[in-house]
Amino acid sequence: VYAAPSSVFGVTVDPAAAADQTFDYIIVGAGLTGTTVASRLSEDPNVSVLLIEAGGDARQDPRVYDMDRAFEFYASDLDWYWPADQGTHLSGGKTLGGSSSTNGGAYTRAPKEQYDAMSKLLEPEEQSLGWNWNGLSKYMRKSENFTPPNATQVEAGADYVRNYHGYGGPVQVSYPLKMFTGPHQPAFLQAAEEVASIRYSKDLNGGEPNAASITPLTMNAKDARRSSSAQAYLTPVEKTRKNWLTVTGHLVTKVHFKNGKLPLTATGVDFAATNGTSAVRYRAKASREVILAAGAIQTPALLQLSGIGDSTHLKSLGISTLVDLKTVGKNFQEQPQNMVFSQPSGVDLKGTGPGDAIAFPNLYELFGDDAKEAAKTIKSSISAWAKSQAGNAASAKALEKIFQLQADLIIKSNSPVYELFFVNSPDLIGMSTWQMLPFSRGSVKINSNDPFTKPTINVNYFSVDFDMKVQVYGVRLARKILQSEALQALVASEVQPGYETVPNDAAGGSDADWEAWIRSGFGANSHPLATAAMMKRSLGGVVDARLRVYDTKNLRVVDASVLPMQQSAHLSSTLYGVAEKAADLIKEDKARKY
Ligand SMILES: Cc1cc2nc3c(=O)[nH]c(=O)nc-3n(C[C@H](O)[C@H](O)[C@H](O)COP(=O)(O)OP(=O)(O)OC[C@H]3O[C@@H](n4cnc5c(N)ncnc54)[C@H](O)[C@@H]3O)c2cc1C
Repeated sequence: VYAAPSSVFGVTVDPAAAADQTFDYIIVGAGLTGTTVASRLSEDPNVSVLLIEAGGDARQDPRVYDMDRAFEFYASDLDWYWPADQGTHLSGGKTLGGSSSTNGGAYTRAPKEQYDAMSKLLEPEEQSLGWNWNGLSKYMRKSENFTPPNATQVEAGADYVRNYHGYGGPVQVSYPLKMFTGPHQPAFLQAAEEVASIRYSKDLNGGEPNAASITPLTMNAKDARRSSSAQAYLTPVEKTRKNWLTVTGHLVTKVHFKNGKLPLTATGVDFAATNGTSAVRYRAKASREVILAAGAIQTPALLQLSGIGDSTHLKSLGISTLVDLKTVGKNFQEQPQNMVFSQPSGVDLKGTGPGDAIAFPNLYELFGDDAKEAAKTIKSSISAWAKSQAGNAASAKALEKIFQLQADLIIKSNSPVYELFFVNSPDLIGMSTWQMLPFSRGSVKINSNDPFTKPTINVNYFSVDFDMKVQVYGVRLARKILQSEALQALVASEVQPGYETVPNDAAGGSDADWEAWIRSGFGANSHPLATAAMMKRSLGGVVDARLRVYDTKNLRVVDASVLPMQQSAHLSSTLYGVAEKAADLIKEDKARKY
């Protein structure tokens, strides 16, 4: 087993540091989850960990640490910027820390019932493993170091519930130092209540986020710098943890296995310079496990490149199938996003942000008088929708079960179905908005056996027509909020879409006009997941409840791919919880097996 010479730990771009070496664990992708798992596993000085990251180390790049500049990441050298269907692109951080180094930083958790639903998709004997609110909220708090709002931030509307938060973890969670202290954010919360009866909540992190609130962000309370997974879990131990090596600038191109016999034993990975200027492939060996944390797009691609996927698809690309696991890359879910905004009236914002006011309406609040009809549509359409999306799932029958659970969350548990994220600047006042729980299912498929070629992404947006209805009611609600009494003094005329594009009538605009506008300009919300879902195999799962890929002994997935369904939340808090829990499962299995 690898004994790291003192010169090769920490972070390096030199492939020679890892080539032909053996590590206990090899982790693919130093994003949110991969860095977390690497850090926890390497707490044991007797194990060695290799973490390989396609992107570079941009921790000192102001586009990364300065959260006011986060928008500069889009389509830049830090962005994977995968082309997707209907003219959209998906963004994801291609840098140390992955998307936690480039995201918006909003820190929220999903409803308790959505975590509990994860267990319902597992085999009966797996349901005691703690994939539920009680089990995961403990780990979400383990990763968190919350700083309560100071007096100025309280004055500006920030509040919290003490026991919702963790205080000893590595991820810094706090409110912006230059938080907007003008009247805008409180007025938005008031408007959400006035227009759609969305109640105010002190704190969205207690498992009941169907509310409007001011939320904290993953940023450092002292200097307002971003707290990415890299800054939280790697930077503090980088110079002392001699059993953890991180190689940046290198793409893992393939996972290797011992022989063709099932269950497969992963023995290591091939990797190559990400910039593709060299054909040289390096190999590193794993004596215990290979852990994929390359995110919801690249993880299924890497599985397919390594021979785990749908045999018909793999054969068409000349790849021999090792595990005929047809749902790798399927069950894919992403949320469509639209922005509605007006010209501000010029009242001083008193701050530069980042903004942190959010409203999460449930079905009844979003649809108002039409809610009964909307609930009826969902109930009576589940079977037809499952049939229409079956090509992107294990089967219509499997998807019907998943949709039933999703419908119950929406109709019975009041899970938020839409997000309105208040956006504020000297030039605009409005909302970035997206639906949270689409029924449309898509896929991620490699289209070449060249690992440098981006996979084909088909989100299949709005392929269930009800998803369009939700989006229409969502953007219309955003307009109504901008027209509310509470915001009147702060808002001038609507800019996007504008009354010429979507004429304003008594209803706030017709469905047809809104739909035409949505289709002309929606984008991806950057919350892709479920492409290697943790579910029982009969439902289309790719990993079991210990996050092991089916028919393998020691290949796990720990990233957004494993979440089986969308969440009514921003994903980072949940994913830190998933990664923390995964690390404990891996440690447990080590104690048991080796
Ligand atoms: C633009 C944007 C805004 C967001 N805003 C928020 C927000 O405000 N709040 C919130 O909670 N969440 C937000 N999210 C979501 C959250 O950041 C992601 O869900 C989360 O980071 C996903 O974690 P992950 O570990 O699955 O993937 P990532 O964090 O994306 O990490 C995957 C890593 O793997 C690397 N990689 C991929 N393929 C390979 C390979 N073959 N070899 C080596 N390395 C590889 C990638 O470069 C990347 O570093 C946002 C995401 C984006 C993209």
